[in-house]
Amino acid sequence: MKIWNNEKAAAIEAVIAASKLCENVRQRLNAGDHKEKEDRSPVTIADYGSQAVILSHLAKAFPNDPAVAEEDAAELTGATDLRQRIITEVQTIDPDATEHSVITAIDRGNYGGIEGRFWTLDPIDGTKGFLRQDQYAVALALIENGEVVLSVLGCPALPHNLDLPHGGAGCLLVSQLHHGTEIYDMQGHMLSGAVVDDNFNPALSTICESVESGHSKHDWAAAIAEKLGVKTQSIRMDSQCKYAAVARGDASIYLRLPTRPGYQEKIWDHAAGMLAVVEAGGRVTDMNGAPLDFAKGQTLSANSGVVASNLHVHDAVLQAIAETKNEYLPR
Ligand SMILES: Nc1ncnc2c1ncn2[C@@H]1O[C@H](COP(=O)(O)O)[C@@H](OP(=O)(O)O)[C@H]1O
Ligand SMILES: [Mg+2]
Ligand SMILES: [Mg+2]
Ligand SMILES: [Mg+2]
Repeated sequence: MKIWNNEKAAAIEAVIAASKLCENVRQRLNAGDHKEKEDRSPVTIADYGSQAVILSHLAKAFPNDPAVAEEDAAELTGATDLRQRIITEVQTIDPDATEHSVITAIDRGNYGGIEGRFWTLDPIDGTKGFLRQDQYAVALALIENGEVVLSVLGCPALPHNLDLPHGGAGCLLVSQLHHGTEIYDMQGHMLSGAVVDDNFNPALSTICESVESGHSKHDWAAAIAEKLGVKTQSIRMDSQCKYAAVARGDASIYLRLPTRPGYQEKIWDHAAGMLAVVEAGGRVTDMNGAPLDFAKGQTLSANSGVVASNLHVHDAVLQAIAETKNEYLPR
């Protein structure tokens, strides 16, 4: 069976370095550290800084590998102050960084992403959560011929135990296709394997969903919970940390239900999280039960919505979705 140990080592190092930058920025976040992109979504100096750190790291280790990453340096045209702050943050991680090296690294992320082997990166997933001082993730994955084969999902602010929100914080979920998911601390030491929970009773499931009602339909999730007989409140959490919660056995189900017709999920919002859950023994499909298709380019254009679970309760969730679809599917 193929292994990607060189890629794994480089990806872990890169995500740890970028997570440091993100935490540095988060701990003294101020108003000038973010702006609105053309699509009106927020982006911060840490999103750009994280992308620069990771893509320059990968460029050194694997110069021929293209990358599909969320951020685009073109959005920084004219934003002189923001650019300078990004460079300053990257220099705290890599003192040799220059304006040219930072912009070049960010722009390495603009591959269209269909053929062969490429990386996909969300330098900060859950930017809205990051700005609220809630959860966020640094999500990096390697795709070969449409298949996610390796991933490092950095969750720098995720408590080790969700019941103790102020306990030790930060972990990485590291996965390789057919080789499982491992949990590392933010210093790069392996802590344990990750396994989904062993709950077979849909009614006893903990469900997690997005904080943002514009990203996942909350009233539909509530209707599904009721069908399943779930009595407890769902956990609302930003970013791919929801996949981490399922992979670690903190939750049995992650629901992401479309809020508007035609929205196509981005590959960088799901590649790392999906592999983390599948390699921890879980299952990930779209809301109709189809596997997520990473061979379509930058978006999951063949899919709609996402369901991740511990495997055992998956079919019950798909059935509850099918039974509530007529009432809740946006059209
Ligand atoms: N209408 C929509 N439906 C689903 N996801 C959306 C969306 N608009 C934006 N998103 C994505 O939702 C991600 C955050 O997920 P969550 O809500 O689970 O924290 C965003 O990632 P970024 O924060 O990286 O931009 C963004 O790509
Ligand atoms: Mg994202
Ligand atoms: Mg992002
Ligand atoms: Mg974004």
